[in-house]
Amino acid sequence: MDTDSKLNLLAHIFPDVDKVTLLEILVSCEGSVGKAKRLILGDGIIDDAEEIDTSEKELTPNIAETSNTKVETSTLPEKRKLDNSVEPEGLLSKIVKFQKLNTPLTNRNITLYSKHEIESVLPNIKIFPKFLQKQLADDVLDNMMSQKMLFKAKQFYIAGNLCKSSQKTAVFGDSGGVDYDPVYQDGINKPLKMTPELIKCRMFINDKVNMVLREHYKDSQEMPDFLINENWKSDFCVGNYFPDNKSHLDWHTDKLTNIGPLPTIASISFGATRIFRLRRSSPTNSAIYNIPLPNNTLLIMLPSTQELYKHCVPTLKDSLVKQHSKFGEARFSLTFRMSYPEFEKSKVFCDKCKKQMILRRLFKGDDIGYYVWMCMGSFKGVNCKGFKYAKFDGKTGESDFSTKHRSKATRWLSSLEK
Ligand SMILES: O=C(O)CCC(=O)C(=O)O
Ligand SMILES: [Fe+2]
Repeated sequence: MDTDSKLNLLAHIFPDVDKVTLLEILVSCEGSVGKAKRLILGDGIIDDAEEIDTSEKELTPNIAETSNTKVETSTLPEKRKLDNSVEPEGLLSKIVKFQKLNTPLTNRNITLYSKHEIESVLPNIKIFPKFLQKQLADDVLDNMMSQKMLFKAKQFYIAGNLCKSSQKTAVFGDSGGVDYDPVYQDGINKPLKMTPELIKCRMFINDKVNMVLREHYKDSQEMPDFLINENWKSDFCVGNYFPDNKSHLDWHTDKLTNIGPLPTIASISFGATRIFRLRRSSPTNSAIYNIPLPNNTLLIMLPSTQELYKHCVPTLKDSLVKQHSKFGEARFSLTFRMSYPEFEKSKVFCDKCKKQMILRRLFKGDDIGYYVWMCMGSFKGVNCKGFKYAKFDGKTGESDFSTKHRSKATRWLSSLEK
C-alpha cells in the first residue's frame, strides 16, 4: 500500500486526528499502519508503569531521563496492549474523563496528537500548528541558527553545588530593561537585541494571544484584578536551544518573578519535533500529557498553567519525533512573555541577606494557592531561607508587593483545588 492510501486508511479510522499528525505517526512507525494504530489507541488507555518516572526533578542538574522513562515512539507499540474495542471518540472521552476525575492518576502517560484532543484535555493550552507563514518561519529558524553561539547553559547552585542546565538559553528584549531571572549566575539576564525576524514573529504572536485571551475570558464574570487578560504585549522572549536530542529541560514551572501571577506564555517551536510534557503539579503522580511540537507550532500556556502544571522537554531516548530537513536534531523554542507592568516600579529583596527574591505560588499544603517571595540565596550558594507572602492589587498600583501577614497575602485557587 502506498503512503497516501495508508494515510487515507488512518484518517478514516481516526477522523479526529489531522493528516499531518497522522503522517508523522506513520513515519515514526516506519510506515506500519498496524503500529500507528496501536500507538494511537494505546496511549491513554494502557498503564505503562515501567515507562514513567514521576519523581520530582525540578531544577535537578543533568538528569538524563533515560532508560526508565522511555517514550521511544518506535518501540511503544510493542510495549502496549491493543484495545480494539476502543473507538477514537471513546479514546477522547476517556482522556477527558481522566482529567475531570482530579484524582491521582498513577502511571498514565497520554500522548495528545490533534489540536482538538490537546485543547479538550488541557483547556488552558492553545495550539496552532504551522503558525507563521512558511518563509517567515524559515527566516526565524535561520536567524536563530546564526546566533546559536549566543545561547548559554544556565548556571545555578543546588545544595551548594554549581549546576548547568542541559539546554541553552538566550533572552531577547526590547530595551535591556528586562531582568528575566535573577537566579542564574551568568550573563543571560542581559537581553540580546530583538532581531527583525523576532519582531515580526512577535507581532503575529501578540495578535494571536490577544484574540485567544478575549475568547477564553469572554464569559468570565469574576477574575482576579491582577490578571493581565487584555492588551497582552510581549516585551521579552526567552529562547531555548536544544542542539540535539540529548539536551532537555527538566520538570519545572516558569518563575513568576518578573511576569507576575497568572501569566500567559506563548512558545513557538522551530526545527526538530520534540515532545513537550505537562502534568498537574499536585499530586506528583498525576497523568503526564505528551504533546509533540513540530516545526513552526505555537503553543500558548494561558493563565493558571504555571500555577497548576509543570512542564518539561524530556530527553527520552529517541523521543525525537522527527528531524528537521535542514538542521536535523536541532530545535529552538522561543517563549514570548510580558513583564508584569507593576514590577517595573520595584523589586522585592530579602530582609535577611538582601538578595533579590523570586516569586512562586504554593501548590500544596495548608498555604496552597498563596503567592510567595522566596530568597534566591540558595541558588547562589548562600544558605538563606528568606520568605515573604506576596500581595498584588493591580487596581491600586501598589508598589509594595510583599507582606508578613497571611491575612493580607494574595491567594488564587483553582476550582480543581478547592
Ligand atoms: O522548549 C520548550 O518547548 C519549553 C521551554 C520552556 O519551558 C521554558 O522556556 O521555560
Ligand atoms: Fe518553561
